[in-house]
Amino acid sequence: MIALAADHGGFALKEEVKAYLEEKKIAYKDFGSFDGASCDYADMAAPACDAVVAGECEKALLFCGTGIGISMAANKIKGIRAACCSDYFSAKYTRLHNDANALCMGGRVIGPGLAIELVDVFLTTDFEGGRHARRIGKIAELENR
Ligand SMILES: O=C(CO)[C@H](O)[C@H](O)[C@H](O)COP(=O)(O)O
Repeated sequence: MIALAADHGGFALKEEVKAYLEEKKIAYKDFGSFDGASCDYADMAAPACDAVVAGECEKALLFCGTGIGISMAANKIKGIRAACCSDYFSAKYTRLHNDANALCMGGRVIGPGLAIELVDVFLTTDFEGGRHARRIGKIAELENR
């Protein structure tokens, strides 16, 4: 199950990605926004990320205007490693090296074609582990300071 969330700036891109997930028969849970009206990205990021931390959802796909605000909000949630990406290499390597569990994208930055490429590689790339496990362990330690 993939968690989806967006504010008004990311709403249209979320809908495009949702249609792609449906086409690919990938299960998702949409935490809003549901109408694209002006709202605050932290309100949508929190329940979507909570679902990931709780194990209800495997990963989250998060959207705002730039992808930045919602990534900042997501990274405040213990257990979330959110990456704001607008290129294929970063979306791939944030899975390989950072074991990112949330991909954030900007609806005012990238189009649906690129977003779907990023989603595809993000959802299908496994964490490499090894030295990277030690490093993300140190990120987790920072959460308890
Ligand atoms: O990009 C964002 C946060 O990083 C938001 O989605 C908003 O688009 C941005 O903050 C602009 O907000 P506005 O109310 O649409 O002017």
